[in-house]
Formats: sequence, C-alpha cells, structure tokens
Amino acid sequence: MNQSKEQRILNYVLQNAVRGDPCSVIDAIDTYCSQKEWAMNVGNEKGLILDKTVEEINPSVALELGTYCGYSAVRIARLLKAGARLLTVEFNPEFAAIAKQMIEFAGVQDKVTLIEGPSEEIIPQLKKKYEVDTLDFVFVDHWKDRYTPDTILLQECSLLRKGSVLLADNIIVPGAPEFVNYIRNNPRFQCTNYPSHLEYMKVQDAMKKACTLQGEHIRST
Ligand SMILES: Nc1ncc2ncn(CCCCCNC(=O)c3cc(-c4ccc(F)cc4)cc(O)c3O)c2n1
Ligand SMILES: [Mg+2]
Repeated sequence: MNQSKEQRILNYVLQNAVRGDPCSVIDAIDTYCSQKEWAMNVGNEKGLILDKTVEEINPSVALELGTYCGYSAVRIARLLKAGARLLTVEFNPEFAAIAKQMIEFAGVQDKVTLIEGPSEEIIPQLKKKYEVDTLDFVFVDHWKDRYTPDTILLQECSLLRKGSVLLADNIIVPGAPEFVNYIRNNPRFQCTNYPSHLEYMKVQDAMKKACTLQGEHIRST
C-alpha cells in the first residue's frame, strides 16, 4: 500500500533532522513541504508569529486544536518553560500516529500530551480528565467551521480566564469568516490581526489573536 504524504514527511524528517533537536525537525518539514509536497503546516512565516505570541505569553498550559503532523506542536513545545505543558487535539488517527512520532523524534514529548478525538468531545474533558484549570494559550488550527463553536465551548467550560490568548490560523485561506465576525463583535475579546501568507505559497493569509478581557462571568444567582 503506497505511503501517505504525511508518512513521507515524517520519513524525510527521520532521515534529515537531528533526533532531539526541535529546530532541525521544523526546518526539515519546511524544506520538504516547500520543495517537494505542499502540506497544511502553519509554516515558517506564520510560525514566527506563533513563536512571538508564545514567547510573549510564556504559557504554563497551552492547547492546540488540530495537530496534523505535529509541526506547530513542536514549534510551541520547544518554547515552553520547564514544567509547562501543551495539550494538542487531533481526530484523524493516521495524523495522530505521525504527530506522535514527530513529537518524540523532536524530543519534546515530555511537554506534549497528544489527545486523539474531535475537539467538541475533548474540550469538555479538559478540566476533569486532563487536570486543566484554565488555559493560558490556545492555537486554533482545526476545521475552520469549528473555530466559533469551540471558542464558545471553551468559555462554557470555564477554560478561559482574563488574559487567556487565542491565536487562530487561516483567517483568509481557507478562511474563517464566521469566527472573524463572532470575535470582532464580542466585547469579551480584544483582537489583533497579523497579515501573512499561506504556508509555502505567495497567497495572502492572516492570523488573528484574541485576548480574553474577562474570564468566566460570575453567574448572578
Ligand atoms: N473538530 C475537530 N477536532 C479535532 C480535529 N483535528 C483535526 N481536525 C480536522 C482539521 C482538518 C485540517 C484543518 N486545517 C485545514 O483545513 C487547513 C487547510 C489549509 C489549506 C488547504 C488547502 C488550500 F488550498 C489552502 C489552504 C491550510 C491550513 O493552514 C489549514 O490549517 C479536527 N476537527
Ligand atoms: Mg492552518
């Protein structure tokens, strides 16, 4: 049975990157996907925006929705301080298996918990099953029509506090118009746009950062 593109990406990393060196893994994926086969990793241009956001927040607990091959999980985890952790959610079993190997090869497995399943199912489990209190940072990069319902779900599950930061990929391509509309008109979020380009292409894309201005409403009795 011939290999998947994701398997070919992993093989290229195993043969061309250095075990335990996250930067070499990131570079190898970017090299392969810009020269050989396009893939939907956040890429190096938007990856730098991701890096700066993570460094600014220095999160203790981070969540990623949409792991894919683990490129952004490695990007985020390599910047986390000792004791900090990333929970990353992927519902495609093949992608999850590739990402697991990618994360382990990069040597960041101690900081990363890869959770297989759909975000709508996993988010409500984060507090009890994954011992999360609140999330400091969320990287949103999964189904574009799940961005809004999952942002609402995170609030309903009291996972966002004052100062929690969401960073959403693909605001222009493939686009998340409903999310843009939701977050822009929501007084509980302060938004910032980061124009960029689609990974490995000369096509306009953007990321949107949303900072939570107030945490869970103290529900009036
Ligand atoms: N609910 C739930 N829970 C958990 C989950 N885990 C995975 N999924 C499903 C996510 C499926 C992949 C999502 N990502 C993208 O679709 C994506 C696409 C492009 C792109 C493609 C073609 C073009 F021509 C141009 C741009 C570029 C990007 O950067 C993208 O991130 C989940 N869903
Ligand atoms: Mg993306």
